[in-house]
Amino acid sequence: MIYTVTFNPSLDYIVKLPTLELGSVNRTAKEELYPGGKGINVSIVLRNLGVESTALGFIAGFTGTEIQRLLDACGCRNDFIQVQEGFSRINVKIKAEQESEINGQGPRLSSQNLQDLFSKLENLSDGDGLVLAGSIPNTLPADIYEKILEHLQGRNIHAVVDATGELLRNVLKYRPFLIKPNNHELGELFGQHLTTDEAIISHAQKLQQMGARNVLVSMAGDGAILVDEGGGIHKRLPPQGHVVNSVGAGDSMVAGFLAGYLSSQNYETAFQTGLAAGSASAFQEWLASGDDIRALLKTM
Ligand SMILES: Nc1ncnc2c1ncn2[C@@H]1O[C@H](COP(=O)(O)OP(=O)(O)O)[C@@H](O)[C@H]1O
Ligand SMILES: O=P(O)(O)OC[C@H]1O[C@](O)(COP(=O)(O)O)[C@@H](O)[C@@H]1O
Repeated sequence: MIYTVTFNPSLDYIVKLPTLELGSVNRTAKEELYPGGKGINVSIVLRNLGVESTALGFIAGFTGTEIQRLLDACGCRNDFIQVQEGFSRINVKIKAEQESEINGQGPRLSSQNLQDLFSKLENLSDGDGLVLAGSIPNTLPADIYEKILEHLQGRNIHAVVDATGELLRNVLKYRPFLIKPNNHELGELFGQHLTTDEAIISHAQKLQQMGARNVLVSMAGDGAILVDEGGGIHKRLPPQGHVVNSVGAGDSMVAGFLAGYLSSQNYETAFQTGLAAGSASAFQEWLASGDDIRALLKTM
């Protein structure tokens, strides 16, 4: 079984308008509401690709209830911890001349809430996958992902971490199966701006030396590079298409990679499925269906 953990789930409120005028009343041309948060997105795309997972994390208030209802409606198994105070955040994604995002803070988690999560993680056993994805509420310490992997050490859990900065750096010593920084996040880890494939590959290899097994570097419209644990280097441009909404493209890529690897145990297949899933979601209003992803994969 694959478990995803989203510390800070969201309702993603996507508003479209031709132009955004700061300081004025703006009216939308179209709006949509989706369940969001990186682990949740991974769970939804895994489900779309026929791979079962359980979405774990924390929800609160009326927005939390709606996140759970939307996940249930799309057949996505979940086992969230209910936080008693506050409400799950609403992340606003503005699609005007440019794409802008306002991501909320989310509810404050108590030490009891964290203990409840660790209790749920006791269910993980040999060979299970654990996806830790997204930011954590700013009231939590930056070593929380590290604490989780430390707790699970020795159980042969395949960990996937999609996070940035210290949150990511701190987990490398636990030998995560996969990490997926984008090219900017990879550069930020080293205080550099990486502009060539060679620089991206050599810095991805540095993360392997620090412990990561497979490093998948996404590069939005420029595709992705995978440095696999056998030393293989995979690089591809994305398939052709028209970008509609790139929110969730990175999460879709993680799900596609996992689904591709589970079905083939082959890193090139995993890489291609990840790339197709990322782009298929970027070419849709929301996250891609299994059919969208398979159709795009055939064009590659
Ligand atoms: N503009 C785009 N055109 C085609 N594919 C895209 C585009 N943006 C994202 N993707 C696909 O989604 C993947 C992840 O996107 P990226 O923006 O790098 O992730 P993140 O959201 O984590 O920063 C890319 O590697 C690519 O396959
Ligand atoms: O946890 P964070 O970093 O605030 O990000 C949350 C946001 O990221 C998303 O999961 C999308 O992530 P990606 O575009 O990186 O795939 C949204 O659904 C959500 O609003």
